[in-house]
Amino acid sequence: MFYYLIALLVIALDQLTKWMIVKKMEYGESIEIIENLLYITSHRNRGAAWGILQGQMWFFYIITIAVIIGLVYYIQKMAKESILLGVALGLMLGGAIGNFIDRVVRQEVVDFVHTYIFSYSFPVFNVADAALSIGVGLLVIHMFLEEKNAKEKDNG
Ligand SMILES: CCC[C@@H]1OC(=O)[C@@H](C)C[C@H](C)CCCCC(=O)CCC[C@@H](CC)/C=C\C=C(/COC)CC[C@@H](O)[C@@H](O)C[C@H](O)CNC1=O
Repeated sequence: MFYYLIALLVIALDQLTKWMIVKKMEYGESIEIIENLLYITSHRNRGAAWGILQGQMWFFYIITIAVIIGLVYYIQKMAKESILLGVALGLMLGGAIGNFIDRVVRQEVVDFVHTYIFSYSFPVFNVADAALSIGVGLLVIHMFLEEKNAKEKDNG
């Protein structure tokens, strides 16, 4: 299905970028892209977002496998209904698998996108995180739209 193609593209882009960072950059090295805004910094994370639960790999395997099973189930079941939902699920599936590969192969996740938002150094992330976050965002938008349509139907 088309939505698995989105997941595959995310995984390919995620693994390609991570491979380049590992091959081309020293750990901790940083390249300025846009001063005080965007840097490429070679970073590793043994935890989840914001480095929580460092090293709890089995917990991450279990959670990620549950997330992947849930996403595949919903893609099979719901995605015919809505393209937005299918794209959101596909992005999240690709992101989850991308980080899962890192956790299994490297026991840590490679991160490199380093942004300063209002001079706050946002946690360094990667393509998989971006796909997951965008997917979560699209899912929320889809739910709001569903809610709105349902209300309009009720009002007749
Ligand atoms: C994005 C989910 C994190 C990703 O979850 C995954 O893999 C999933 C599939 C498996 C996890 C074990 C379970 C999810 C925990 C949920 C969570 O954590 C709350 C997330 C909130 C999120 C909104 C959705 C905000 C934003 C985060 C960040 C910025 O993202 C653009 C910071 C990323 C940096 O801390 C970076 O070092 C993280 C590192 O790459 C490992 N990544 C993960 O664990």
